[in-house]
Amino acid sequence: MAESVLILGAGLVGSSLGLALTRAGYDVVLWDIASSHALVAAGLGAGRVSDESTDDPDVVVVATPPDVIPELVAEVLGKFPDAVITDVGSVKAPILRAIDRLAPEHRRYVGSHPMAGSQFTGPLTASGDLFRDRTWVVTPEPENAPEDVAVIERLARDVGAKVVTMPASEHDVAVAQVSHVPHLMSILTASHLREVPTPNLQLAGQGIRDVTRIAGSDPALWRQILTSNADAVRHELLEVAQDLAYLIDQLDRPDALERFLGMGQAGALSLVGKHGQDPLDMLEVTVEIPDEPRALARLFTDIGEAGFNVEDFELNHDPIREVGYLSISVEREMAEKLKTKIMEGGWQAWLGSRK
Ligand SMILES: NC(=O)c1ccc[n+]([C@@H]2O[C@H](COP(=O)([O-])OP(=O)(O)OC[C@H]3O[C@@H](n4cnc5c(N)ncnc54)[C@H](O)[C@@H]3O)[C@@H](O)[C@H]2O)c1
Ligand SMILES: O=C(O)C(=O)C[C@]1(C(=O)O)C=C[C@@H](O)C=C1
Repeated sequence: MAESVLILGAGLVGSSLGLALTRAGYDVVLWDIASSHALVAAGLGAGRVSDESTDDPDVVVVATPPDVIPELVAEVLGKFPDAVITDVGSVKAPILRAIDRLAPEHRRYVGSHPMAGSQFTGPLTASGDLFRDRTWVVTPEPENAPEDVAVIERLARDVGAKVVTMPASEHDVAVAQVSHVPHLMSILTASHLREVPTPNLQLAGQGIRDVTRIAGSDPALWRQILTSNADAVRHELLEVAQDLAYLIDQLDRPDALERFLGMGQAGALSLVGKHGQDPLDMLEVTVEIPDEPRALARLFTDIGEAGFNVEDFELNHDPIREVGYLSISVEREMAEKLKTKIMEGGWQAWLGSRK
């Protein structure tokens, strides 16, 4: 018999999980306070709609907005005495504290959080590939049985995610840094656009769209996320406020400004590598691309024929020298070999980003 999973909340994350688990061979049952969401998700292939009376899940995943997660976890702990319970909420310690109050015996609850989503909500925006190659954080407590933790870790791996285990409080600090404050930076940029006259908005290119994508997210959901992680978010925001004040002062000091911009570039490069992969495991090989017809296609053919898998790449252009630079991210131990192979093909290449 396939392992059966009950998903409470068939929105973006719940329906995506339903699609991915169904594909992985799980028997998925869906329930949502908005019955149309469960119906739509089921119609997309994310599982079947729960009729409540016959539910007997091995695992329950609570995928609702954070404010209602504790009460639902407490309810299913009582209702399904043999099931392992998890949730996908974007904060972990406040949820755990609330569950502690509502259901003091909660050994079968193992918190978790997939670091994958989008600015959209609801089942129609779900994707069965949402969790592929993304990090899924599991936040076990000492009282959890190791076999229950293993059930949730396996579920995350079965949908293609890479599991990272850490205590709930450390998780909340980390997501303030890599998710919650970046979200607010996007909101700041986007809300500032209200001051921009409409004719000027017509000049908007890709840059502003890249920076503001996540500002389109549901304000009610993010209000819940941010208020429950307010201390950690405030701490990071105060540091950003100091940086902003410093930046304003440096605008007439070109050298200091360039150093500051370099710090931003270094920060962005610290994220290289696939989602969930340690950036230290990746290295860039940069290749100069002459301004010749089909040069780039020829380079990719050479790389492919040499048997290398390109994990990620970035193309930059030097308008003065009229050459391009292709920076290829590969696993650290492959980098030297790739560089040698590329150079054997007559290309100029070096380790690291652009000269
Ligand atoms: N959106 C993201 O990028 C993202 C990523 C990772 C984790 N999360 C977390 O996942 C959870 C769900 O977020 P989402 O983006 O899928 O939101 P969503 O709005 O798309 O889905 C939430 C679903 O929960 C349902 N719901 C609300 N109250 C309910 C209740 N009491 N009982 C049953 N169903 C109820 C809603 O009807 C909706 O279908 C949140 O806790 C969020 O913090 C979100
Ligand atoms: O990619 C996005 O749209 C997201 O914002 C997803 C994102 C993130 O910050 O990475 C947002 C909140 C979740 O808790 C987890 C993932």
